[in-house]
Amino acid sequence: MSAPLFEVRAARKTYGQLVALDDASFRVARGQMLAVLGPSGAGKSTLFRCLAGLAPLDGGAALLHGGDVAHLRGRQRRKIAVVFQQFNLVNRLSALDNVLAGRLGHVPAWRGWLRRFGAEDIRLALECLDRVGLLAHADQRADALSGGQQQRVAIARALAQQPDLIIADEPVASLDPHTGAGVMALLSSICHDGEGGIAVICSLHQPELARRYADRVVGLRQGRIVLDVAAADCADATLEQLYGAAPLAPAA
Ligand SMILES: Nc1ncnc2c1ncn2[C@@H]1O[C@H](COP(=O)(O)OP(=O)(O)OP(=O)(O)O)[C@@H](O)[C@H]1O
Repeated sequence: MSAPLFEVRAARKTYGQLVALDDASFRVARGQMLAVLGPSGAGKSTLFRCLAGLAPLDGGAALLHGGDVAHLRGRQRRKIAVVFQQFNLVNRLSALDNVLAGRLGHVPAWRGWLRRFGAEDIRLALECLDRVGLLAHADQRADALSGGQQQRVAIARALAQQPDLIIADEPVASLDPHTGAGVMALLSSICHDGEGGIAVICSLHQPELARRYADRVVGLRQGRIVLDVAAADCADATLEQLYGAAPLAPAA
């Protein structure tokens, strides 16, 4: 059997005595959107920081195409793109320049430092802006865009990396419900519209968005995966258990 696009295998992360991630395992297939749900303190951000390479796991591994992401360097590392809750754009730069930042690592370092991107990189960045519906705003400063537009620029920057996997940590937490649903629809279409089989892993505090846009739902509670189901099978009662006091058996 071929390796899944992405796999988290027995991931463990501790902060002193606190076990924030405990034997967490799940898989994500090409073209699949996986939502990670769980109450505050369940370990979602910890998981995403580790998957994004911002913190090391203390045990287990995250594997991209079967290779440990902890060992990825350069271009291979850029096969995982990250979208943050707070967008993380450079305010004084234009939307286009922010998207071009996704090409850093694809061009020689000196070109990146001087912000001298080639015509091909600029064409790709414009295509990515077009993909998120913001081509007309290419020259606009990031801080002159609305929150929803800024998150779309951040997604365009992620696409400019030409990733296999996009990790989005609470990408709609700073947006109003309507704008947030638009961003989720965009992430879902990137996953599902046959654009080279990108997978998306996205943490959310809104189960209804997970059920509407994701293919699978993984539930974390106290650092353990207690739910791993098709989004269509994620019943209200199951979600109540995930967020409530009743115990859930660890997912098989
Ligand atoms: N840097 C840290 N040092 C010590 N403990 C931490 C650190 N970061 C997180 N924790 C603890 O790890 C546990 C998991 O936190 P985490 O932020 O991953 O949860 P979360 O599911 O993302 O919560 P939220 O939904 O509120 O953002 C919590 O008990 C938290 O207090």
